[in-house]
Amino acid sequence: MSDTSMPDVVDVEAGMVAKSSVSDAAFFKRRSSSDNTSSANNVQAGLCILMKDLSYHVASNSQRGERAYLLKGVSAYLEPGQMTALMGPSGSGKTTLLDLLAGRKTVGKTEGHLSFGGSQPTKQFLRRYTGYVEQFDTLLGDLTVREMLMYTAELKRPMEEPLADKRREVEVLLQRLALSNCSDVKIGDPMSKGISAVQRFHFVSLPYLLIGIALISNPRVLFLDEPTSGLDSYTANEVMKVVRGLAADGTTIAATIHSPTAATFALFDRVMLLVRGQLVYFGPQGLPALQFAAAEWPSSTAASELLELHRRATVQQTATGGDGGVAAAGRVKGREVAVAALAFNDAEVLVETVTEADQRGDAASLAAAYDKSALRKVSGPAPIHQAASSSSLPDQVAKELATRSETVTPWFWGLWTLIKYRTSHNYCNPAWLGPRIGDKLLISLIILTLYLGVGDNMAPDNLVNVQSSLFMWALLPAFGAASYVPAIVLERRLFVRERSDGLYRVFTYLAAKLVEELLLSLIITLAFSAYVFYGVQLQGSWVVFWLVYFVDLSVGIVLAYLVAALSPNMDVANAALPGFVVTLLFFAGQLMTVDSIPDWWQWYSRIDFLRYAWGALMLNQFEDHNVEFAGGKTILEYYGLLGADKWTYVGYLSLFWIVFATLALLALTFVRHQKR
Ligand SMILES: Nc1ncnc2c1ncn2[C@@H]1O[C@H](COP(=O)(O)OP(=O)(O)OP(=O)(O)O)[C@@H](O)[C@H]1O
Repeated sequence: MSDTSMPDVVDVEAGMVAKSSVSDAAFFKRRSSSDNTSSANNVQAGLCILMKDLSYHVASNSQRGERAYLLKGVSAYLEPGQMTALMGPSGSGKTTLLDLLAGRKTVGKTEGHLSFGGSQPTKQFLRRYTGYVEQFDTLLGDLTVREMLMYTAELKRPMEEPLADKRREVEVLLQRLALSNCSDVKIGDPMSKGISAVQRFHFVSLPYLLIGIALISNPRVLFLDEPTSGLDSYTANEVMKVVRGLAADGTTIAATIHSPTAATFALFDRVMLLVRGQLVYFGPQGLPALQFAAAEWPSSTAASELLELHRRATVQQTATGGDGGVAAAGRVKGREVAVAALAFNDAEVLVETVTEADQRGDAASLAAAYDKSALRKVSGPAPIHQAASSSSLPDQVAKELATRSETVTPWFWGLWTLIKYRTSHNYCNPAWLGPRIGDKLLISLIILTLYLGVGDNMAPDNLVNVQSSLFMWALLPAFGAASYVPAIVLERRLFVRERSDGLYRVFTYLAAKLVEELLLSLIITLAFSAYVFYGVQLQGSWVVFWLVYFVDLSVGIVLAYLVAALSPNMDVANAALPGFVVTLLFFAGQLMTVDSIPDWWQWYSRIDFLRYAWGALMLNQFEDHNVEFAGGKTILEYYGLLGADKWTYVGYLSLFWIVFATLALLALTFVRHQKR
């Protein structure tokens, strides 16, 4: 590596190294104040992004022990106010490069030099201050388009900014992105696309909303991964025109794009053409790209032919005073007319040419041709690097680049915002409430009607019934925990995207989920435990009966979160959770008394939270009615509970909550099921 001020290897896991590249000066462009397209948002000035010999490699999944280089020695730059297309055959490394630039890579090693505005950005900067539009629909289906933008604005814009200002920014974005007509349409999800407005939104306006979400914090840099994928050519062009407008405002923009129409391709300023992770062309789009292809790539007949058509069209245009290349091409005679119409898509010709070369195994020679070319000398990063060497960064930008804090807003604001937008909708959603209330309602009614009025009957033959009902009461929350698993597993993609965008910390997310669940659990456990306790005429204190139920349910919830965070998908979680709970049944002391459990299994009995939940309920019921049960032993003696204290058992139960919640937090933070 030429720049000795830079570390040779940047470990992506550890985040971008914050050490400033001393010799790299800032390159920073302010928008002109007279620019009348800038009235939309307070669009921030873009930053120049410089890549020098950038390589990225991961452990190969095809050859053990080998490293797979997904990017090799890429040198280029992205300028403020310009829109750069990342193109190349499928698998050429376009998304990898975009992910790398946006700090989204979670595995692998990066070598070489990458700077934003002349400084190495922290990973936190990339999350907080760059916008990233992914291909996937990672939205909250219960929110409307406007609410989704407000939700993101409240998490991504400074807490101190008045709500009215955030609202105004959202309204500006809605207008600018042509979302005003559907601003109150619920986003929905693939299952609810049947509703016509939602369906229309998904087909037409979804890409605009994804862009809007990335723009809500006025990022200096916008990355878009296949923003037009799945769109018809008209909509694709309209979307890219909006993006073009952002570039005109000074934002630095890079987008991966597969096969743009000629009109869409013409909106870009530059092209980075990748083949097998190597740069084979970096320069202006259009004629210069074709000229380069025709001159430097030996087998690029299509580029030569197209170039000839361009030449003839230009000649004819000049002769007839025509007003456009495409119109002129239409005037080319005979068979050439049809060829011209097809071939005038420069993007297609370029990508097809390199794809064919790649398939012939010529990728390396294309890269070598570019490396040796005159274009590489004038278009490579060196000139702009030098041009920028005397400027310095404004304080605000320097501060942003060096940021170490993961989020713009503090955790308590994140917690409040998640509750405000998500919990308020969930509490009104029968599909969300149903699985959380239904099973508990059903089982509590069964216990009530099955054991009605037998709780005060201390006859030996009734004691079995009563202790069994208490066992079922303790068991239900553990089995019912399955209904809390989807909240984590099905939301994983959204969680990963929002975390990558710097919306909140893992702790904030988990805390919001727990507040949401525990508040509802508090209400339903109070109601259900009251009619069961008094209906069955159980003994002891209702408060203890309720508290055990509530804490037991809370333990079930955090256990479900832990299992969900560890499981790669719903199938694994659905098998793992009930499987684990069944093992607990054997050691809770009811199916087999604790004294009878073999010594080598005693440890498992001690870490079985059901033992403490059921034990506390038994102590509450029988400590004042410790009657004879079997084999000359009292009921508490028989079940090994004599001398135990119900409050100590409730305390142990609470400890399980703390342990499972901590483990769930660690699993959500460190277990990555989506490697990038
Ligand atoms: N661990 C690995 N070992 C070997 N090859 C890998 C590994 N991980 C990813 N790859 C390959 O790296 C290439 C880069 O993928 P990337 O998604 O960046 O390409 P792309 O140009 O964006 O493709 P597309 O246009 O299909 O989205 C792919 O061919 C992928 O198969």
